Amino acid sequence: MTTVREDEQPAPYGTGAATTKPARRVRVHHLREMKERGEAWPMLTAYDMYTAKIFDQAGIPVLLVGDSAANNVYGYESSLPVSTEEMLPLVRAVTRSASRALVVADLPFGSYQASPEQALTTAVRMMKEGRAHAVKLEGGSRFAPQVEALTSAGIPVMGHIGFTPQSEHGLGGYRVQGRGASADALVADALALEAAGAFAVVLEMVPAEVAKRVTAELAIPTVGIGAGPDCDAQVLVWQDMAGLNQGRSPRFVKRYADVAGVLSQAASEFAADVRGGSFPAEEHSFH
Ligand SMILES: Nc1nc(=O)c2c([nH]1)NC[C@@H]1CN(c3ccc(C(=O)N[C@@H](CCC(=O)O)C(=O)O)cc3)CN21
Ligand SMILES: CC(C)C(=O)C(=O)O
Ligand SMILES: [Mg+2]
Repeated sequence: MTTVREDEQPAPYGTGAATTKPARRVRVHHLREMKERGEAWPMLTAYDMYTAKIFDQAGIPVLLVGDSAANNVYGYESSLPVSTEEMLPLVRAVTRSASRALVVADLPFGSYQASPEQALTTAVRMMKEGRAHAVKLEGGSRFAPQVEALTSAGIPVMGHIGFTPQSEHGLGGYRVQGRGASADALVADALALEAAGAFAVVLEMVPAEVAKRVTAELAIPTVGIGAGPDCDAQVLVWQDMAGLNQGRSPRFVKRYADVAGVLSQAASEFAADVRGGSFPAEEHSFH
């Protein structure tokens, strides 16, 4: 039996041609180095094998198994209901499938807020059972003890501030955060996460000017979603980016494809072929 070692697989970046150059795993220090060089980087969510492979090979350096799986995989109305048990198989599928990307697992609502101990228990499961390379949690300076507990245990942590969907009800809906006088608090939260050891911080629905200020004040990368062009990185939910989600999109979404249209067309043609008797044809049959 021939086994292909991870470091012998073709590099997903560049020409796509097979190469002897090892495809090295993206590490958190690479992300900070990209910030230092002023190179913006993309991040996408992924929840399964095909998307993980496709995005990995397209050169997306960081894949997020978001708790947005709640509404984009499981069909819940928000991200609040999803559990660690529901997240783990998705995390495992993505880490099994991405040979280059750094895979970040979102900690679901209720799985880390109670204490640093609870956060560590959940994060360890994401690393051991999900084989994640890092975890992400929502919240600012109040969650610095959680971030410290995880980083002390050797688990890289991505922060997430601004509009934090798990606090939708506390924040009073889907609203831009950090406008006016609350900008200083947002900057303080970002600095507290960096001081606690976070390797990056997501800024969601934050005025572009405030995100620019946070990005300038932090040594670690900022990852924007509805946070303007001056963040070090940008993230989108893949079903929004690829047009699988046909619902009303938030303002920060740009659609790069019409996957819903492609799939709908394919399913309609298949149905018509079956109904009309033109599928399966001779070439699809065994004798
Ligand atoms: N498909 C999908 N995309 C996401 O970006 C996403 C999820 N799901 N699920 C988890 C959270 C929820 N997020 C959301 C969801 C909705 C809005 C939204 O409706 N925004 C409006 C209102 C903004 C305002 O009132 O100021 C917008 O137009 O941007 C924003 C973020 C981001 N995350
Ligand atoms: C939108 C991103 C940042 C996220 O947290 C998620 O997909 O769950
Ligand atoms: Mg999330």
